[in-house]
Amino acid sequence: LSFSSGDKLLVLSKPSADWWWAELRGVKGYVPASYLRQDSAEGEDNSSEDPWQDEEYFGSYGTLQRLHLEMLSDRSRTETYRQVVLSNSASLKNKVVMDLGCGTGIISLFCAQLAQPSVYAVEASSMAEYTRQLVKQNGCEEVVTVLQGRAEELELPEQVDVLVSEWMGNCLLFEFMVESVLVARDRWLRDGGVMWPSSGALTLVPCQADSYYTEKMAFWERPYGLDFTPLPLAQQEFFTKPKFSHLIEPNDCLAASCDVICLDMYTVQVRDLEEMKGEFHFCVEKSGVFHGFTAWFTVQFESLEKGGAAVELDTGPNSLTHWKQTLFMLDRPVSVNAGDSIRGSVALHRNPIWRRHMTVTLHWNINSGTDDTDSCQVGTKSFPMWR
Ligand SMILES: C[S@@+](CC[C@H](N)C(=O)[O-])C[C@H]1O[C@@H](n2cnc3c(N)ncnc32)[C@H](O)[C@@H]1O
Repeated sequence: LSFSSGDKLLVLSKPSADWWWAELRGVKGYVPASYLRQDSAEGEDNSSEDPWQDEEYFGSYGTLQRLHLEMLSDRSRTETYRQVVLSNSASLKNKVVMDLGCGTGIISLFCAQLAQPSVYAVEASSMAEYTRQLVKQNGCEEVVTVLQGRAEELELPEQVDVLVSEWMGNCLLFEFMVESVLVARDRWLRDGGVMWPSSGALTLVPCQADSYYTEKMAFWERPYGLDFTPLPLAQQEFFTKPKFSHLIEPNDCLAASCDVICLDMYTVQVRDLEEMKGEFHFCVEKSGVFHGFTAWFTVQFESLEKGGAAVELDTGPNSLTHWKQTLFMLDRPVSVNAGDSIRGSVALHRNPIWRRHMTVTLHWNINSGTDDTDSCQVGTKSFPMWR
């Protein structure tokens, strides 16, 4: 594994005293042990840290202040779930539903209000206490049973017909709540039961990000009449991690977007989440500056009725959800022309230690469609999200 002085490697195993197996930005390989020093900040103490960081994670969902307010204020997201319940209200009657990670209980309350199934609302954070009150306050306690605990560890008195959850994170998988959903599916969904969402896709597009690039880079060109252009350092600092909450303008897309990873919620297994790979081929539609790739996701909710229309939640450029989009900046912008092609691959490597984190690795080839020299530029970059 090649690495540079100052890199932080994750040592996965120590098969011999001299050579260790390690990972850097999603790439694994052997490293000479004598070249490494244990990071004191990440030292011994970390081995006792919870790889799921549940205290911090469920702590943040235990208050209304930020996350629940942000999620409930996201009307596109919340109305989509309402629409899923509403459009299936006739078939949902008398069904048994699990709302995994119910938070304030909003999806369970939609079920009670619109369809009257029997709902187990499962929530691991201390929000569950408040949710119980909300259920009571809305007169739904006959229909909704709130259970506090991690879904993986809870016992239910029966199998469920529908497993509904809002588990999606940035780039679909970040935070990996999906693992809890898959474990619950295998334990509690009856044969022939329905998953909501039923499928999902991660989508990519090559894009311009002029104002972000200028904001982070142009400043260094000539502040106070001095030359401050250590571009590699600036790029390293500003563009090593993806930018969350990016809002891409449809005009910044250089090509039609492409679904790179698809998830079937009935068949995907927890082990599949360790590494998910996809490929892309974009035909550049207009000349411009290729600054990076923007990613977002969509999920689909199939109908309970045969042949019924599915409902979709789209977090792409034409939507306005709290996820917005995620921007992956190249180290150096590349000029591209209409007719060029950008081919490549994307891989999502789940962090083997920190189970809610992953690294996104992009490889790309840019082939000029017009140039007689038939030039080809190749690039690769890995982005930790966040560890
Ligand atoms: C993205 S929020 C969605 C909350 C709510 N369903 C909504 O749509 O507003 C995810 C919720 O799932 C809970 N959660 C995550 N993993 C869980 C698990 N394994 N068991 C139970 N609850 C979980 C979190 O505490 C959080 O409240």
